[in-house]
Amino acid sequence: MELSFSLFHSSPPWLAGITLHVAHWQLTMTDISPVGILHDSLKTTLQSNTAKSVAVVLLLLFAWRFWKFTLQPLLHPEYPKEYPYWIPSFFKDSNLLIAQARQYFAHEGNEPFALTVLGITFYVATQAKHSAEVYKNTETLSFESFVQALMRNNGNCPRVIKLMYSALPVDKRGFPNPHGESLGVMAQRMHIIQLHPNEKLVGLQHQTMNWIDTHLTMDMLKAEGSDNLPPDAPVEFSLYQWCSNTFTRLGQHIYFGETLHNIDPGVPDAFLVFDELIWKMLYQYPDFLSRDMSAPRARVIKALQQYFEIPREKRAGKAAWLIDTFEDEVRALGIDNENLATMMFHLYLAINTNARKTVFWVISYLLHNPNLLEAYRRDTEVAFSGDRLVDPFVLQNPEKCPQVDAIWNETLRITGWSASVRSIIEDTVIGGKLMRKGNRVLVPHRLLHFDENIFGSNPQEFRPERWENGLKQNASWKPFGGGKTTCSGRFLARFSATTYVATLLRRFDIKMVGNPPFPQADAGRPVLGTMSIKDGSDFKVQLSPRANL
Ligand code: HEM
Repeated sequence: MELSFSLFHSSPPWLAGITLHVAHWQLTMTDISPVGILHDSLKTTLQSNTAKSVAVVLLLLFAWRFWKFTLQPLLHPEYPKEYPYWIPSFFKDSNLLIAQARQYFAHEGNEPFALTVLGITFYVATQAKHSAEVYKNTETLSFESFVQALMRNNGNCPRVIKLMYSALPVDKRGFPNPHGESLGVMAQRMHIIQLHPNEKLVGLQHQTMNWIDTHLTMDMLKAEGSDNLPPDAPVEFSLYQWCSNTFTRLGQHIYFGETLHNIDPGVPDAFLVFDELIWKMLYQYPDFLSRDMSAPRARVIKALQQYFEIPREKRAGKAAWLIDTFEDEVRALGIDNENLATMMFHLYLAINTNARKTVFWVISYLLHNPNLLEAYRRDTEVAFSGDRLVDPFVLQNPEKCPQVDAIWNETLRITGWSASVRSIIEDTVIGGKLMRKGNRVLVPHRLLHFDENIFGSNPQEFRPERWENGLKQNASWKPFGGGKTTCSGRFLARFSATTYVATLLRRFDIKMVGNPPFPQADAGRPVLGTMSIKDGSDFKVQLSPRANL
């Protein structure tokens, strides 16, 4: 028993499942033996031996469980209590598991607790004040090691990962490094320079606005959608697919210009196939079980590699400042194009994975609440002259456009899945509990966002009215994570989404085809931000131009 559990501890998650299947197969093998061949007494002996083995296994299991979940917590109250389990199983629905564990420990006053999932121990911080302790601690809790694991998983070689996280001289050339940080850490500062409100962000916002202006026209939509339509016929799209495709192309355009599209026009589609299977990457599935995820990922990385093989002056369109600056720094370290492309893949992922899904959810909520849709339209009128968006920045102002603000927040609250993860590099006390080095600590934002004491009654209901009372200042509101890894793209994400939805509603009448139910979110599948939809939940919408603008 001990042996098999310590095996799980050092194995990747998928192995635990396979080991269990093998164990199950061994236990049931006698059932499928050709009965006629066995002599009766031999059969009886085998059956009695099997019964004894099962009894011993059960006894050991009971003893182990009693020791681990009853005796050990009594002997060591300084550690977070662990949510009991019989057999480690696949993380079928991680949100549900965390919510069940929290319920189980409710009488303990919401102290941090521990969960062992597929051999990895996570400590879960469920109170806002404990999550603040996690975010503040940059000494013994590390985000970098989580990123390094992702880099390894996606194909960066160990030498390059080490190089990326080795301190660089303060007087090096290129991007300033006054604190002697590594390039991996400096990259966070680069994101902030590119994406926090300043002139570099305004540059991206203008590009975003122009792209939306030219792409959200009837002619362009007809070219993308169904062929051979008469000029005044409405166009139809599957909404999830359409938002995903549009936003990935937009993200690619503003960060990489047109070069990636020229290299391989199928990159956005390949990315989307990967992104819907990203849970296989997060669970570290081996290649033979995850080719459907790794093959499209390889296609995107290959196109990125070809991008970096082209001399900069020959690339079509303008890349974002961040792309060129990061490329220069990586080259200065002597890192090759293949490793550079793999690192850029993480950036491609960060730009595209959440914005596309959040826009889909905003539009879905509006379509299913026609009064809200009209309120959104009225709120955003102020930004338009005819069908032209003349002041996109007014849409970002909660005082001028309170409905836009409330609907954005409520959508993020309900459809956000993500959790902040930190690796524990030294034993650490959080919420008065000792967390052991080598494990991970998790802040599940979704749990915080469903706290009735903060967000009001029926937190599972979509009610933008709940945002009337200054909720945004609350420490439990973490749609973009927290601490030094807080999402730097949050301003651009909101800008792109509101510009897009406002322009769409201004220029088109949009309605659902038929009477589809509200799409189901796939809360069980882990993602890095906003939830995907369950298979078969996408629905069609019809667009026709609005008259009298
Ligand atoms: C609605 C859309 C988005 C949501 C919900 C979202 C959410 C998140 C979350 C939860 C994190 C992790 C924070 C943590 O671990 O504490 C994150 C990180 C990040 N996001 Fe976003 N994001 C969105 C859009 C974007 C966009 C459009 C970009 C880029 C243009 C972006 C760039 C990043 C980057 C670079 C990081 C890593 C931060 C760092 O380590 O420096 N995100 N995002």
